Amino acid sequence: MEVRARAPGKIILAGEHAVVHGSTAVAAAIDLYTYVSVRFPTPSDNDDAIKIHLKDLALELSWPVGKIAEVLPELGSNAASSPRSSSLESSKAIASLIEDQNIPEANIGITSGISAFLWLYTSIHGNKPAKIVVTSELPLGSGLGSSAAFCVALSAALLALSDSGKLDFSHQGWQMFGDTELELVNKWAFEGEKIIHGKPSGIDNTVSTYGNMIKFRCGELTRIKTNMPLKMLITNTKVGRNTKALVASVSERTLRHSTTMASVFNAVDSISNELAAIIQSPVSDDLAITEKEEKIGELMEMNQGLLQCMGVGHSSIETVIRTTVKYKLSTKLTGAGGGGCVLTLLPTLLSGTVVDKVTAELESSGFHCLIAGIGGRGMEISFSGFS
Ligand SMILES: Nc1ncnc2c1ncn2[C@@H]1O[C@H](COP(=O)(O)OP(=O)(O)O)[C@@H](O)[C@H]1O
Ligand SMILES: C[C@@](O)(CCOP(=O)(O)O)CC(=O)O
Ligand SMILES: [Mg+2]
Repeated sequence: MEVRARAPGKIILAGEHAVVHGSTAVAAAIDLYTYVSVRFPTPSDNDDAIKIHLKDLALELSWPVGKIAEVLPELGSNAASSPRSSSLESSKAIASLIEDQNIPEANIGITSGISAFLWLYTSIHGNKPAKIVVTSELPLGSGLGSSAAFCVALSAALLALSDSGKLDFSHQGWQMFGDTELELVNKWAFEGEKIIHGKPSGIDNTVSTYGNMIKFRCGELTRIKTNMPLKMLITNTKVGRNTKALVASVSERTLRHSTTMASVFNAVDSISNELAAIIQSPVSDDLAITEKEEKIGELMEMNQGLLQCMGVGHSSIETVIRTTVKYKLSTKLTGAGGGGCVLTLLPTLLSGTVVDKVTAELESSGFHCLIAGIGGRGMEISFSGFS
């Protein structure tokens, strides 16, 4: 049997980092996806290994099922319906399984993703042989939630092949899970994110699972309904960074300056709530849209200032801000910061010529610009098209 799942990346419009400390954040799915295919070999394939092929990185890893059973203490088939965290013992065993693979130094960042894979796979399917293929349209480690999209797509594909997946196998094309299954996917993906991020808020896996635009606080999501056309230019500074390290650095600053940081997080909470209220309020005409866009731009700038206070800025982000401000456009980082991707609000009445000019100027600084669809579909599953 074989299945393919896809899960979207995301942008955070307001509230990254502060959301880890209990503030509200606003996020939206984008139409760039990570795809995960899972196939169990037939007995005639005579294949006794768990294999993962990361196509974009041209990396193929393989573990004999006997080796997995030997080192992993918590092999859990029939555990699919109760997501759990990796124990210290399992984490050590997984680290030893990865060490044996001699991953090239250039791809060493992928280790946490592979750890998450081994935890999710073995928790849901034990040491059953399988071939997993992963591709992604998302840049990895750039703030667009590739880690969550990977964990969500992986969890979805694995659960679809477990007893917990109550799906129509004859359905052609992409189909959605029901609410109970979506909740389970989200919980497993959160366990994967914990392995990659250390202390995730859960916003990335939640928006990747459910799609749309959401307000998120302390594990609770509220769907944002809007008829406002929001357009963002996403600039990838191509400066590599690591969410786990940045989240940890904000927590350290919070320990050093707890009262002050509480005020910063409080201010971010207000920004996110105001932003969500503006986006949700009905739009009547162009004038109303322009007024709203001005307010959203201002809130983005305020949020950027507070992210700076948290210590997650970067000179490349400053360069994007300096460039876009010349065109009177508002910009903030998205995701963990420290480089990565930056959002610039493109007002509805902004001419295409200005968009072209600002894009050309940003790209001449070595950045990569893109405009993605915002607020689209969450994770989906398909039983055709396995390659
Ligand atoms: N397609 C993928 N295959 C394997 N691992 C992945 C994949 N996408 C993301 N990851 C893991 O997630 C890490 C990046 O996550 P993170 O630092 O949170 O940045 P972001 O989520 O913004 O892309 C990668 O270094 C890797 O460990
Ligand atoms: C910084 C944070 O708010 C978002 C991280 O997003 P990303 O991994 O940089 O795409 C962390 C989190 O909410 O778990
Ligand atoms: Mg991430």
